[in-house]
Amino acid sequence: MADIRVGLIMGSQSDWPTMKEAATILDELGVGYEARIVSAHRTPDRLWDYGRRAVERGLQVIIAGAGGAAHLPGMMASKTRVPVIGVPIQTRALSGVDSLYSIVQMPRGFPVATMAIGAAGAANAGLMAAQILALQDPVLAGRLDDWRAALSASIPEVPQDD
Ligand SMILES: Nc1c(C(=O)O)ncn1[C@@H]1O[C@H](COP(=O)(O)O)[C@@H](O)[C@H]1O
Repeated sequence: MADIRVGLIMGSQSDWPTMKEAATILDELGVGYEARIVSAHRTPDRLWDYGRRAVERGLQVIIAGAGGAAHLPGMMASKTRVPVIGVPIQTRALSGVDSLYSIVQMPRGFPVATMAIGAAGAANAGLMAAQILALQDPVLAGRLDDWRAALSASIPEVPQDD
């Protein structure tokens, strides 16, 4: 099994259907990850411990998904210098704009690389994590080049009727 290089964390079990999109991309590209539920609000000690140990455990990127008052990505970024990619989960009350605004407006000094709301954002988070790791990993870089070429090739030049 591949070494765990990516921490895929989320505020709740209810975020998993969205965050699975990131997991699927990492699986496709052969990037080792662990998926964990960590909440700044509900499990603050777990968050603190995860952030404190992220570097020594060899994590190179953390993908953090949360919805609503989405403080998890920013709090994780405050606790570790491992780059944090934030995924705003789509919410029913405010369509995920609440999540986006909670994640994206970090104060100077503690950035979170914020993706789009929802499933596409989660998939892009997986790709972004892989692209960061590929800077130091030629095998992964080759897989990413192939993945991108296959996606481009699948886009028709002319619109199709159903
Ligand atoms: N935003 C956060 C945090 C956090 O930021 O620490 N912890 C849980 N949550 C979010 O609460 C939403 C509802 O959670 P439940 O479905 O468990 O009630 C989820 O989208 C989760 O990410």
